[in-house]
Amino acid sequence: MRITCLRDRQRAGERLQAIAGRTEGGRMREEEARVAAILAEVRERGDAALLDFSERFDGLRPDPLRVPPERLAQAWHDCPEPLRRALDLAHDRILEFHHRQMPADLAVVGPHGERLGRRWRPVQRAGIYVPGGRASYPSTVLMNAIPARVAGVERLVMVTPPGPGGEPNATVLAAAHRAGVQEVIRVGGAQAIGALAYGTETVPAVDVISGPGNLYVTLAKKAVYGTVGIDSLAGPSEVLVIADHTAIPAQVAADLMAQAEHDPLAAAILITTSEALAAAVPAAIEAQLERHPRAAITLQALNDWGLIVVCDDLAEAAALSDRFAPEHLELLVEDPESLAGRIIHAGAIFLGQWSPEAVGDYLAGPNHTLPTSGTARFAGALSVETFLRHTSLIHFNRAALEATGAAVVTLAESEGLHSHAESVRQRLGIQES
Ligand SMILES: NC(=O)c1ccc[n+]([C@@H]2O[C@H](COP(=O)([O-])OP(=O)(O)OC[C@H]3O[C@@H](n4cnc5c(N)ncnc54)[C@H](O)[C@@H]3O)[C@@H](O)[C@H]2O)c1
Ligand SMILES: N[C@H](CO)Cc1c[nH]c[nH+]1
Ligand SMILES: [Zn+2]
Repeated sequence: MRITCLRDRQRAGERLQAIAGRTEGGRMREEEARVAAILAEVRERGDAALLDFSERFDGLRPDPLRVPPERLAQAWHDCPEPLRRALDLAHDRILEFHHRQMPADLAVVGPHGERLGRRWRPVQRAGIYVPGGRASYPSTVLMNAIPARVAGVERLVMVTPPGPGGEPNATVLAAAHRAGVQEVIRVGGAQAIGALAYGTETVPAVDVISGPGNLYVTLAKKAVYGTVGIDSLAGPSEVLVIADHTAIPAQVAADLMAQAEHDPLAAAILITTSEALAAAVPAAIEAQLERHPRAAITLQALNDWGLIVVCDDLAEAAALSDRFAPEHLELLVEDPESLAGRIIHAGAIFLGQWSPEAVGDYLAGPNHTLPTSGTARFAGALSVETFLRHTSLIHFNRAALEATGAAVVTLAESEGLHSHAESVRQRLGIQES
């Protein structure tokens, strides 16, 4: 393993930016073009294109595309008891947290008795993407379906790649049953995102697509945004650990590897004030890589997108972290609360030794679908609001229009918009001056 270690702040900042940009830029233009071609074919040829692309990328034609609904109940029934209990625990904790996110409508009475408001309504149709290429993600079913259900979405459609035998992973189907998903389509990759955006004979077009995925899924979500809403660009996973002398090397190593094992494009970064920790972590990683079932993926991610930075103090560490805007930020330091207060950009922050990122992946409660590749600068975790839209309400009475109408006319005339002004004059019986 050859993880880069830097001490120079400038070089560290540049390298962090390059890692954040690993899913864009020159090399990725080709991938963007391939994704655009996949989307265009799905738009034109519907189900036939879904079957062809599944054959090309997943090695089989999942015909019929729709998973029979009774398979979901069966998968739950067949699920081993300890796994069912774990899914139940995760389900209940995620549900409880997301229930609390439900925003309240807003009702304001203005100075002239006019009523102003904002009300929330669910989108009608939502599509959730559950990844399934290099690993299977029952946890992602819960993390996406539960907020959609809490929001009150009428029609929820889940897409997920077919497994090697043609059926999606059995625990993914069991989790779908537990979360109340009724429609599952066995298709993955960019083609699945195209199907949800444009609709095919089998897949309904939806209003919002949520869910994480690999590079192809993420590029496809970016490309269809506008035709359809998306949650965020939740692409190849990342973790940035800020650690001081109190951190334990084997724990830091495991936490870095926990993201690296997702994808060769995953990023794992340690920023530390401790030279001793920086020296000990690579050896701890080597030790844990022995007999690791996902050693090849983990090693490639660490070699390509791993980084250790030694810096002078935690203020510098926080500034470097903000430059990267990580999906997950772990604070393995003496006083994580005060360091968390200094952080501006991060998808999720894990404070202290007892909050390994894996608890957030599975059952802490907050959502594990998080923005990657620097997009945490402007996006946040998937939430109930992903599946809600708010509408403004304006109910003026005569007194309110009389009190404010002259200003509307003045503003409309300043913009040269005659009929805007006239719509007020007509109501108030004002002659044009
Ligand atoms: N950010 C988050 O919140 C979050 C959460 C969970 C997982 N993830 C990420 O999700 C990803 C899951 O990736 P995965 O690969 O395991 O599953 P995936 O379902 O995202 O991708 C698999 C699909 O990709 C398509 N594909 C594979 N190779 C292709 C190619 N060369 N060209 C076009 N399409 C191709 C196939 O159709 C396949 O079905 C990982 O990167 C993981 O880090 C992110
Ligand atoms: N770490 C992933 C988000 O980047 C989520 C996940 C699901 N299962 C395991 N991990
Ligand atoms: Zn994970």
